[in-house]
Amino acid sequence: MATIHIDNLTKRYRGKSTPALNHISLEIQSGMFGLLGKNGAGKSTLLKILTTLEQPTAGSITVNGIAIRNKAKIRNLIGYLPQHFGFYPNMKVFDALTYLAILAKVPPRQQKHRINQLLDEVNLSAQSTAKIKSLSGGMLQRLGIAQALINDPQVLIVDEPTAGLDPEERIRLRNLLTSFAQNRTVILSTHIVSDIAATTNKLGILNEGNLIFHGNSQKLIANAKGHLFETRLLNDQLPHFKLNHQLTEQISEDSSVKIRFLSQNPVSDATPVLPTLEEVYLYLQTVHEEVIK
Ligand SMILES: Nc1ncnc2c1ncn2[C@@H]1O[C@H](COP(=O)(O)OP(=O)(O)OP(=O)(O)O)[C@@H](O)[C@H]1O
Repeated sequence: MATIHIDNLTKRYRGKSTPALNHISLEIQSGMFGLLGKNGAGKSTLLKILTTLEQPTAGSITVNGIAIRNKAKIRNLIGYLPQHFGFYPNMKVFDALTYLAILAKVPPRQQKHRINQLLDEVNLSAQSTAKIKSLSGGMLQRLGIAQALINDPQVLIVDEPTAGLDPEERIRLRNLLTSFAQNRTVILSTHIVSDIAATTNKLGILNEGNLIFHGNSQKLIANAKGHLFETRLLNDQLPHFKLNHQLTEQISEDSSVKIRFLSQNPVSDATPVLPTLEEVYLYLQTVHEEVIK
């Protein structure tokens, strides 16, 4: 089981005035860890540094005590499915994995067994001789996970794996990741809150390069308790209300509308309600963006 220590990590890209990562400190234990943040939050940058594809500007990361500057050792410990991953479209599934197994230095005598085992695990055995260009989006992502696991790494890192998938494939992929997290450390990076809610209780939230939350979902929900309200307005009251409040839900019912909204202070004629994970996520981002304005 792998433990990842991230200590005071900063990344500045050349020509950018704000850092992509700003003094991030985090410990990730075995099991599934969700890394949540909107586009541009710094998720991919953190994952690229972890997988040794980018260099940090300052700070350090260790995986099981090994510093990430030891690239070869770290790459043996980590399997990675990047956000944009391409296979040769005319290659067959089994042949593509064989090619990657050779690159990953899987011993020749173990390659066939390893690939068949992985295809079985990601439910692609029936596609073994299919050409990659014939696979669906969900199948391609499962193949991406198989390639990331080719040398049986202790850590699996997946960057936005459910983007563009239909609900059935999204759920299938999430369940697959959960099963791989039983005996590994899995980092799932996403901007989709339900991906995290359905797979793990341990998460970190990045916003504009800052880690604005780290802990479990109970602690996260406690953060926004007392800041989420529900009420009903007449349709013509809504535009004015929207000028001063951030709505998280809006359901039209004839001449009125039922709304849920965020507020720092209690609001008369509105009932406090328990926030969902998605609403807390919005709340934390709003608070953080107010602070740095
Ligand atoms: N190679 C690069 N050169 C310059 N700036 C970069 C580079 N890669 C990322 N950035 C910038 O760093 C910030 C963080 O980007 P990053 O891709 O890590 O975010 P993200 O949370 O993964 O978002 P997305 O899901 O959109 O990729 C953004 O402002 C982005 O424009």
